[in-house]
Amino acid sequence: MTGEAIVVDNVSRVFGGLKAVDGASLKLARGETVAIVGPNGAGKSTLIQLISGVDRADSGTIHVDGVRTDHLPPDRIARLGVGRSFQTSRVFPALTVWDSVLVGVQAGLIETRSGRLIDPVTESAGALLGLPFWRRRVAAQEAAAEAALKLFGDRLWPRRDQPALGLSYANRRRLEIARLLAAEPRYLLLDEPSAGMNPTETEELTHLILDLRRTHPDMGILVIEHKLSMVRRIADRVVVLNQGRVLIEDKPDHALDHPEVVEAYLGRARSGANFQDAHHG
Ligand SMILES: Nc1ncnc2c1ncn2[C@@H]1O[C@H](COP(=O)(O)OP(=O)(O)OP(=O)(O)O)[C@@H](O)[C@H]1O
Repeated sequence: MTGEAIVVDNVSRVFGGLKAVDGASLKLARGETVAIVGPNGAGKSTLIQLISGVDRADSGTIHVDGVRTDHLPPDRIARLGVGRSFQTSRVFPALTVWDSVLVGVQAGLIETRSGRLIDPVTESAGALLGLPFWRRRVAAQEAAAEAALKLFGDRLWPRRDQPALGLSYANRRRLEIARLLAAEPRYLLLDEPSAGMNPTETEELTHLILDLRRTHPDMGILVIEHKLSMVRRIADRVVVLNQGRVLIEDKPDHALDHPEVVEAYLGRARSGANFQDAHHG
């Protein structure tokens, strides 16, 4: 289980009698974009909860860059370079757009590359006395925050002094991604980033992810997405989950056009379950 990747091996999570994730395995290497698709209730979000440490697997193992993480708390996994967004956008409403992203940058700097925590005494002294190392760090943090906000064109940067609470829904979702990117994650886990976005906003998000693939070639992106037309454009590989199991894992067109996958979605449609706009993809 070594190498630069997130490796999920034979992981299960049971809620009561329900196997939400049932022996699922997948790999996300740095530099690749993998989409997880599947009907509602397939276990997609649970899988991201397990990878990010918000929830614990009942069995199986998860490694991040060779470090076993399935027993680690979420903050420790975040410090290994795993940034994740939630299905419903989570921004700090009392902070401005700018401060929200600075928080993200600082989250990324809590642990040094060597894995050592920054000494709080040295840190406080640097801040109080305005020491050069501290001023250099602040300048670097501000540059990272500016770069993250400017990834979204004129959507966030001109609004940097506004409270995050006042942003439109789509902008709040963008801000959440900007905050994650500001921490310079090695892996970005996005849980339905286009949920609630209209077609124009979804198109912008698609371009953003395609841009990220160019600007962050070493970052691995794992995205849960119901909009299959977007999945076809952004993903190198697609993992189809159904009832907690990996039904198929393949290149987007092969995976999404596979008869069993079409059936998994259409079966839900016939039974009247809401599978959002996956069938429009
Ligand atoms: N904390 C929990 N307690 C009990 N059951 C849960 C919990 N979290 C998820 N589940 C159940 O586990 C199953 C998988 O849920 P999950 O949210 O992972 O599916 P999903 O594929 O992300 O669905 P959606 O596309 O609707 O978001 C569902 O039946 C869900 O009701």
